[in-house]
Amino acid sequence: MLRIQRLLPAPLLAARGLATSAVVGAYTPRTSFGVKPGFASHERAAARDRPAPAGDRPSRDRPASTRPAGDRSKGPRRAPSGRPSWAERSAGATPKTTSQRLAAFPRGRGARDGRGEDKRDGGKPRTQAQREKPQWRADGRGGFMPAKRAAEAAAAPKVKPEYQQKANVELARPRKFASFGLHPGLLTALEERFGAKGETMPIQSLALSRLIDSELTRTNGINSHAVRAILGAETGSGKTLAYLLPLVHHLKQDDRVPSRAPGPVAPRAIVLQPTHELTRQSTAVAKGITHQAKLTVVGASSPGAVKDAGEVDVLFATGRTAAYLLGIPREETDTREKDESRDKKKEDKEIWEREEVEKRRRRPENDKPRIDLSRVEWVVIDEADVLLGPDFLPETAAVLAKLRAATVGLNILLVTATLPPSILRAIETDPLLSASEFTKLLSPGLHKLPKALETRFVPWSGAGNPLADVAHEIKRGFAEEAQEAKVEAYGIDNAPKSRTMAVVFAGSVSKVNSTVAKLEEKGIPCLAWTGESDSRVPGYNGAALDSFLVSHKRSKDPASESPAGAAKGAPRVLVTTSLLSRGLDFSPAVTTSYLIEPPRNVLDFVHRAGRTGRAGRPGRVVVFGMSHAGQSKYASELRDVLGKVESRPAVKPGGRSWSGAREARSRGGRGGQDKRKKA
Ligand SMILES: Nc1ncnc2c1ncn2[C@@H]1O[C@H](COP(=O)(O)OP(=O)(O)OP(=O)(O)O)[C@@H](O)[C@H]1O
Repeated sequence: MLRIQRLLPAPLLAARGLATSAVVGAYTPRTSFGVKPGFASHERAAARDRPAPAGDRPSRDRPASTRPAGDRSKGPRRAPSGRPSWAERSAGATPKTTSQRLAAFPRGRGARDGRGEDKRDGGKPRTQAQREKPQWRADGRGGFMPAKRAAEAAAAPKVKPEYQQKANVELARPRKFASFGLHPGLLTALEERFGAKGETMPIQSLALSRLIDSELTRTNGINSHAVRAILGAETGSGKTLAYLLPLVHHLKQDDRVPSRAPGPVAPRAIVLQPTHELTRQSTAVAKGITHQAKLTVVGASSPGAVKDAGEVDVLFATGRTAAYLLGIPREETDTREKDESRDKKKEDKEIWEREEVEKRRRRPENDKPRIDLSRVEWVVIDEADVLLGPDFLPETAAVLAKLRAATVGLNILLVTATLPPSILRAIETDPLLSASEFTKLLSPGLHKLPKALETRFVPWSGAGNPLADVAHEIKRGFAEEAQEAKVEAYGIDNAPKSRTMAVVFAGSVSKVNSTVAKLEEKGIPCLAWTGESDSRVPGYNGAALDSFLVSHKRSKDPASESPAGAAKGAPRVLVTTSLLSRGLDFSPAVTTSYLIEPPRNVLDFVHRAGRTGRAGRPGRVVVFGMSHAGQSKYASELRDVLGKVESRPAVKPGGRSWSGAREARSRGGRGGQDKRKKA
């Protein structure tokens, strides 16, 4: 074991959840010379009679000899001093009482079964001290839990960690919202939003059937042991309501009228998200469904919204904002600055936080907005693949540590479009997340692009500035869509002309700026949106960005969600970075995502591509300069997430249109790409 400990660096041991105590406890501890750290029998007898040195004298509730009189069973005795043994000390989680030590390191040959259980007498207390004190069992994670709770946990029906595909499909069947026993206020709001015929989307069926009134919520008990679940489904599949509906339903079950007294914002549920833009949009969705249920929802996308907000039901905040409100110094959470490019640094700067820092310099410390975690019952980590990924983990972990210190029995939901190893690692290693097992509620489409999304890989033409290719491609895309709209509206007088929109994703702020310059030079008005944009101000998006997003404002007619298209003269193209790729619900009028630089990894690819083709609507993603069959470092993962793929000929002004290429294929031709190869 010593050798294992030496070979594996401590962080790795921790990362693997390989708690040293659990491993050490499974073996009879030996010194490095292979000698058991016990006493020879004559030494034992002498040691029993000898008074322990003053510093080592056992305390009143820690008897010197833990073996009852007359017990002649074999096996190493404990040191009479009552001090923790070498194995206990090296285990980190040092048992404090004799009974804890006995539970972790039972005596006698055959006593250990690898989990610290004493098999000889079924783990029954054998001494008076043991009988009077709570019994402890190793919890398998390097710590201890009361034996009674361990027995209850063992007896409780086990929740299947992951559904079989077949069961999943059945549970994920779309159903009426009313069939899940949701709070009546929620049902009214859902009917207003989706109409009387509205039905759940698959991940919502899965979440509602498992999180409203089920084995999971009953046996684990909302208020006894926490509900822990991962909701995983592809982008645009309705995950926002999948977590919000169970959350609001449970908050209403135990309805508490919040005090109106001003004070630090004190939420019952916190939803952590990666960006302010997403926070604003999700706050609007939550307000839209809770106006009947009468819950207080606030979004911390501006300091004014949370200042002296007092008791609220749901708080939406970015991880960084939550860290700021909790008074965690920026330096503790910001590891990015060291590793990443200047552009990335700039992109990630949160404007209102900077302004806050400025303001704080000018006003007393206790005047800044603060957060009170004592009422928190639920935590949702939305976009968990991003927030628990390397870029955001420091601030997320810092917030989770504060939550762990301030609350007991938290219900935790992780919501994600992909399930990368970083999430599983965080679940194993984070002290709060690793405290109990997560039930995985995963849709079969997890880690795949939405089915309705068409993917096209377009090589550069190689002629001149590549951004000219992008401009050409965008114009051609718009022209084609206008043509299709015309055909659809054929015969209808004054049919509205479709003014579809597009979003272009670049890898850096400077690339965004150069792209906008080139597109505008080519006659395509654009909106640039990065962390550095002047238009990105605290508290609101502004009309220009809002025109690209689904509006969740309640006053709006649901019909307004139909793809109205861009207003005349308004920009039809949004050029941005990953900032707007995470979770934002883009308007159905945004039909195409252009990826003009290879995303850093497959996770970024999925998030950027997933801004179109949402909620089952058709959409397109056009990827420049890379191929699904290529040698990129994540090519094989990419092939996994892609559905149908169409390769395109190099972009040539005046070349054949996409539909032309499609027609050629349907006539039996093989498309421009292959013809090029033949040539
Ligand atoms: N039951 C439903 N019926 C019809 N539309 C729905 C339903 N539930 C959600 N939607 C719509 O689906 C769209 C996508 O939902 P949402 O933004 O929650 O997706 P998501 O899975 O969170 O996406 P992402 O992974 O990008 O964050 C929204 O416009 C939402 O209004």
